[in-house]
Parts: sequence; C-alpha cells; structure tokens
Amino acid sequence: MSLLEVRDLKVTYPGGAAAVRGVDLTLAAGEKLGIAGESGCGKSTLALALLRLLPPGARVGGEILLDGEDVLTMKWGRVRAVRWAGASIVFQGAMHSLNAVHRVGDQIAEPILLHRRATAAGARRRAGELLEQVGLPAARASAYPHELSGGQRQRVMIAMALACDPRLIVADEPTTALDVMIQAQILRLIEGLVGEQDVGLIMISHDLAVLADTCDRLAVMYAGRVVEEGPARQVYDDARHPYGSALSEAFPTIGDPASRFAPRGLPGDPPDPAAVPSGCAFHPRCPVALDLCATQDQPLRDAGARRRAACVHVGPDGTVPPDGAGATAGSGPPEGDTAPAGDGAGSPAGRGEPAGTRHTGEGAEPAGGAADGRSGGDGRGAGGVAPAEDDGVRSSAP
Ligand SMILES: Nc1ncnc2c1ncn2[C@@H]1O[C@H](COP(=O)(O)OP(=O)(O)OP(=O)(O)O)[C@@H](O)[C@H]1O
Repeated sequence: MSLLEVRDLKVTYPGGAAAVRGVDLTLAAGEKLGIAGESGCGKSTLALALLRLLPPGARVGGEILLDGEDVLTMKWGRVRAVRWAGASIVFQGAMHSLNAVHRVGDQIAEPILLHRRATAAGARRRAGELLEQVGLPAARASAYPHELSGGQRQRVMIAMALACDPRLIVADEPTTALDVMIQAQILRLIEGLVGEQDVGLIMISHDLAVLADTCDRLAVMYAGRVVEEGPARQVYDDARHPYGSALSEAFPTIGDPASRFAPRGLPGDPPDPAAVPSGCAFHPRCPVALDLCATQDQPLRDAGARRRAACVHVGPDGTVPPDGAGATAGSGPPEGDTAPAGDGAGSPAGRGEPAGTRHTGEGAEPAGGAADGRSGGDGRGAGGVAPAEDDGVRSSAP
C-alpha cells in the first residue's frame, strides 16, 4: 500500500476559485515527490488540504488516503493525532510560524508532551536531540526565535516537524526565504533526514531545478491540475508537456553561470482559478497549441518510461510536442472561451463537482478545539499545525 494516495482532489475557495481541480498523486514510504508550478497553480492549497489546514469555507472533494485512512473524513481528534505523528508540514518563513514569546526548545517539546505522553524532562531531552539532528547545538533550545538566524529558525521548524516521528513531511517552499548557501544546506538536511528515517517527503517549489536535485519524482502543476509527472531528472531534463518544458527553462541552473544570464521565461501568467480557460488550461500560453486544445481537455496520459503528461502531442512512445507545428501561439482563448472553474466544461472526463464534495466550514472544529497547536503570527502553529486555519472539512463526527 502507498503511504499517501490522493484521488481526484478538488478544492474550491469561497468566491469560486477552483485552486485544485482533480489531482491524483501517490507516494511510497521513503519517496521524495517534488511539486512544481508557478505561483497560483494550487501547490500550497494542495499541501494545506493534505493536512486539513484549509481556511473555513473552502470546499473539498476527493480522497486523501494516508496509510489507507481518508484524512478528509477523519474525526477531528484523529486529525490532530495525524498532524503530528502521521504527517507534518514545514512552511516557508519560520519567523511567522514560531511563537515569538516561547523558547524554541519548549515549542519543540510541546507536541512530544501532548502526543507522546513524555515527561517534561523526557520531552526536553528529546527536543535537544532533535536540535542536534538538524545541526544545532542542544543548548539553543533556550533561545527565542528572534535570537536565531533565518536558517537556524528553519532548522527549528524541521526539528518540530520531526518531533513525533511522522510518516510524511510536507515542505512548502521550505527555503524560499533563505539565501542561496543556506538554502542548499537546508535542502541537504531535509534530504538526509528523509533518507535516514524512511519518511515520505512532498516538497513544493516553483523552482524545478531545486526539486530535480532533491526529489525522486516530480509532478508539475498548472491551473490546479498535475500536467506532467515522472522521474525527477527526466522531467527536468526532458519535459514532455510544453508547460513542464517552459518551467525547466525558466530558471537558471545552479552551478551553470552561463544559464544565469539566459533564462527563458514563459510569457503571461497562470489563469485566474475562478475563470480557467476551457479545453487545456495552458492553451492560451502554449507555443504548440492546436485548435482542438481550446476545446478539448487533456487528461494525464501515458508518456512512456514511467511518465505521464496531459498534452495532445504526447503518446506512450515518448512523443514530444512538435516544434510549433499547428500552433496557435499567442492567439489567446477564443471569445467566451472561459469556463467557471471546476465545472468540467470541455472535459472528456466530465470533471465537475463530485457527489462527495465536502463544504468546509460545516463541520469546523469548535473554537479552541485544536488545543495542540500554537498560533504563530500568521495563524500557523508550531510544527505547521494551524489552528486558526483549520479548514473545517466536514468531519465524520456525528
Ligand atoms: N483563502 C483563499 N481564498 C480564495 N482564493 C485563494 C485562497 N488561497 C489561495 N487562493 C487562490 O487559489 C489559487 C492557488 O493558490 P495557491 O497558494 O495554492 O497557489 P501556489 O501554487 O501555492 O502559489 P504560491 O507559490 O504563490 O504559493 C490562487 O489563485 C490563489 O489566489
């Protein structure tokens, strides 16, 4: 059985923004999956959904099976236990996620006290060990967050995420706020810890190069969908989907000074999730779009060599997009071409709101119910638990 299996996940925010529009993913224990895509493609929404941390009012459909148990229908008590011992999340910007008025050692020890029923002395000892594991002296446990550098704070966040030996770690842009040298150290740290402990890792970034260096597999998201998936190096070096291809060329390669001066960006922006173009959502920006791409949705299909891509040009023999053949580049979507997100217009798969769509907020955990987390400045608590942002996915509680 996979450690994580996400089936047809859909998330729509109040106001109609269909941020995630039918994502399927699997992750084995010990596997590292990178999720790439430009800003606004739904990566963070996916991460938050995995731990039921979406804001109230977000509607969620599909299944998120963690060790076979559906996170979306768990009772809140179980969700709280799973957030520490099953899966934990590391956000970017640790300063906002740590509580400024508590010593970092106490913040690491708290979930150990709550979820491991350790004694105070035992939890403190374990916090010191965790700090050492992430490359900080145990004595730094007595420091307050403002006394640490950005990189040290991010190490504390990682120690916290490891505190209850989770099976899965979700790292959402864990190094974005850090300078390049520290970024590399933190990435190696995460990679090493995951490798040692057989933890599954989902690492989110807009930077395909970083993910290709760190992960086993890559999934590229566009407009709330996975449009390309496969072994990380192959996807990065030789993308099958035109969006994957553009993304891999859009960032300079670390260690290749020449490429720093010639990044080939992709013109335009991802679509507004409340008005996703019909057909293939990428077609208005696609250099090799055919006329049919404006009307026919493209599901992920076999692209050969354990790869999948959602492009009309791709086949199991590894066919790649032709060089501009039949392209309607820059033509933009035809008049009246946009469809309300998630309504499935133009989709052969008939993607619409499934019968099982849950309207979050209905069953939101009672205020104060997430007693095991602390609110950070942005409402995200220690170890990534975000009581202020509990999504209120309808629980199965009566
Ligand atoms: N609380 C919310 N209410 C309404 N829309 C939202 C909310 N949060 C995110 N969105 C919208 O959902 C879409 C996906 O956002 P998300 O943050 O998941 O993308 P992302 O790929 O992680 O981007 P980034 O890299 O900038 O974090 C965006 O268009 C965003 O504006």
